[in-house]
Amino acid sequence: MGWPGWSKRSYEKPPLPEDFWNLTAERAAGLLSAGLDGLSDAEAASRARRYGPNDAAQIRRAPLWLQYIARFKNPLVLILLAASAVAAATGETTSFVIIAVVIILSVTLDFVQEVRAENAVDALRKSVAITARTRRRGEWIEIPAAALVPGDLVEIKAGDLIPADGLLTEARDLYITQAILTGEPYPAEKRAAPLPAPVTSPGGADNAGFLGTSVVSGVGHLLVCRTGRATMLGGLAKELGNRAPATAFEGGIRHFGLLIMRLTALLVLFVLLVNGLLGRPLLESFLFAVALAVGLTPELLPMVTTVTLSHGALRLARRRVIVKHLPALHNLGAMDLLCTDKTGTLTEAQVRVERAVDADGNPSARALTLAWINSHFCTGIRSPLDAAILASPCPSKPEDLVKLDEVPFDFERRCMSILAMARGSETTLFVKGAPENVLRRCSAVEAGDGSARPLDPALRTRLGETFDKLSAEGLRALAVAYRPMPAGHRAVTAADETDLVFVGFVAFIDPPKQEAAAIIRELAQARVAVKVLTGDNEHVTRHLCESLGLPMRGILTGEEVAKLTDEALFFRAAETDLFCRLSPQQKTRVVLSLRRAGHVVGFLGDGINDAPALHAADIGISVDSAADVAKEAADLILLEHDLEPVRAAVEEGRRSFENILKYILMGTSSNFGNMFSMAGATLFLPFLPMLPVQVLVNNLLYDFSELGIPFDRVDPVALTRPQRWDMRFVQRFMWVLGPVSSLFDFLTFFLLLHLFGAGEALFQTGWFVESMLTQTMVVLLIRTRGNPFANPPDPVLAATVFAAAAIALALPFTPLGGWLGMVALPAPLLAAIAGLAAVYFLAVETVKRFLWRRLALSEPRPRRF
Ligand SMILES: Nc1ncnc2c1ncn2[C@@H]1O[C@H](COP(=O)(O)OP(=O)(O)OP(=O)(O)O)[C@@H](O)[C@H]1O
Ligand SMILES: [Mg+2]
Repeated sequence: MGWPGWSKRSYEKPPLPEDFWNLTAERAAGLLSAGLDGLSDAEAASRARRYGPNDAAQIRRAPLWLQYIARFKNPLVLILLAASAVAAATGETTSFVIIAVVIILSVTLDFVQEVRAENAVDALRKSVAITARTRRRGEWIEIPAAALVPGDLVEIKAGDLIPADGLLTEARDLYITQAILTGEPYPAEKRAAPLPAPVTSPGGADNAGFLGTSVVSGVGHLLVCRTGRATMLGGLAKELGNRAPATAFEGGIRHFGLLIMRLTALLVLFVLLVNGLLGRPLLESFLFAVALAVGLTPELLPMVTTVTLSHGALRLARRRVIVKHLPALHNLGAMDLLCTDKTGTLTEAQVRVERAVDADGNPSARALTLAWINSHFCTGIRSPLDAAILASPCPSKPEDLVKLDEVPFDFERRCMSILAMARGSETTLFVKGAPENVLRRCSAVEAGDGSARPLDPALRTRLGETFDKLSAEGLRALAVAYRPMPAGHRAVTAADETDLVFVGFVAFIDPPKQEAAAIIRELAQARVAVKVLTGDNEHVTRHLCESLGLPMRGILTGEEVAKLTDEALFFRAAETDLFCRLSPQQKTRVVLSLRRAGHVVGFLGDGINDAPALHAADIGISVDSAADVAKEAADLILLEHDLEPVRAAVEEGRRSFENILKYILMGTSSNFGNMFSMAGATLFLPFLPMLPVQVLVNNLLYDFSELGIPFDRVDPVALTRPQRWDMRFVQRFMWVLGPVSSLFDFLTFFLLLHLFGAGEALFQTGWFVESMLTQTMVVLLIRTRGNPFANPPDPVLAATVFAAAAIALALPFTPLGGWLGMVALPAPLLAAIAGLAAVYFLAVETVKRFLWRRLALSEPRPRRF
């Protein structure tokens, strides 16, 4: 675990007033001692030191040595050190030295593992970090957005997240959504001109862009004025605290930690009380009790969790998936429903124009020309459809057309318009968009000879038929229309998109991705159902699914979703696999509704329109080439837009879950049983069952034996279904296996006392060896749900387990053992311990299988497939 905010070194604030948007860009640049042409590298570096990184959360890590020291802040460790120091003062230096060494060893072990894991994951995360196009030493270069400093000049365009707070020095058709700051859902138009009158809030600052807001359309240049924590969003992040909500698994682990803590407190109090009543030496009893507490604490849990997850993340990186947020792997392991978009996932995303037709379905060069004009002048979000139009030859490229204005595309209107003027001052609005949306705005149709006839109901039906025919062929279609505008008209809004003259359809082909079907079937077998959520229309989507052979049940369109209450949607969504013509908000609604039904929902998408749903899902999955907003909202970034890496990621999530669960089950069963017996033994023994230092060494060795768990193989069966945290199961495991372990401990006690007549040292040594052997070997049993020989452990784990056991066996025969108060064990005793251990293993194995079988039987049936 890091220590966020441990060092609170504060950075300077740029020399600008709070309401910097009331300045002109030139004045702000002057105050920042920067020109309007960017910075030099040296200047940028010195500013980075002065103003800090451009990171709103700014969870800075303390230097390594400080982080290391901070590990000793654990109260148990402190109590232990203090108590042993007191012991040292009274002459028991040995135990103090041993305790100190053991503590340093275990903290170091933990620390090194965790830091290495964290560094590896940080490097991965950086590889998909958001970048900004910045002017440095007079050139435009791409740098990580985190490296921006006040005075930098950055280029922004549709789909970008604004990378810092700043003033616009240039803006063309620039629309920015500032909902994250102002709550206002509609984009604001921004200009590179001083405000007519000063405003107090950033909401009214039409000449400024703010970190975290997103560009809907247009392009611009931004003079960076404030970065990182000094930004508006940085201020909010400070107020809100910047912790991601805990996953169900994290919550479960916390719950588990509390349970253990309560048990520990009880046990410690019990030991203290008994020892006090029996009049034992106070300091030693106290040390023993604290050592017990240390033994019980699952202190490796944070390390095991981090190392397991980062190991999973590294394995995934090899499959070209980057985990941005480690705990998301938990959710991935629990995911039972994947919502995905269509383009790129189910199709090859190689969109090209197949043909352009007029109202009657005859080839139309004019429709393609108009579409080309529209795409050519578009500065907003360029969709693959635009790219396809521009890639196909334009039948008659207009030479002297001048663009006047643009109404950018949005996913509610589903169309976009360009206002342009030809030489003869003839001004036209060129519109293209989803057929239903464009046709609704048309009142006439252009005939082959260029004349317009009114769009009567009969004609409307014909157009509908032409469109249906295209869709039935699996072609996506855009409608193209225009509107003659009065000369002198220079600006347009969405309200001008009316009274249009329909010209034709441009039809696109995007070949289905054949592998997708097989992967969806594999996902279904692994009990992850797939639903398609798209903004495209139902005919094309259904055609696509049919051609892939996907058994999709039910279909809901955005129009239908809009009419459903949340409750109705809750039921309808469960039985629907295809959702078409959804707006971004509707995608979110569907995701939330599915989550409400108890599913752990993943959402895969790459567009600006997918960002809200990516946020709403349990796991947001996006691709490296996606719009910034989508990438930012995602927990997982695919380097290739495909389903196969998602399948691999699901498996990795389940693997991580299983390995962490192993550690927890081991801790709760054998370890807990041991400490429990230890506490019980103080009741009837005339001496301590184990010396405090022995308890600590025992615990250290046990921890060591478990170091290999994060790398361990898991049972194939664990990968076949979603993994959910089940506290009841963990508790049952504990209450059944713990006592089994204690039973054998008490048998050992009996053996030692009555058969071998053991005195204090022999008893403690004998039990040290027995408990170490059983605990470490049980690691090998519990690590699998079935026969441990059928699924052998990872070599690393096998090595750590056998090494720990061997050290425990050898220790009593070494000088170090003598130092720890141990004596050599006679051969018959060793044999007896071995025999007892063998029976114990059989018992644990039987009980373990019984518990897992019970769980499998009691598991709720999956809802689908
Ligand atoms: N550049 C554009 N110009 C005009 N209309 C467009 C443009 N881009 C998209 N549309 C219309 O908006 C609809 C929804 O967009 P799109 O298909 O990209 O949604 P989506 O939900 O991202 O789909 P997918 O699931 O395939 O990723 C399209 O079917 C099309 O009709
Ligand atoms: Mg999309």
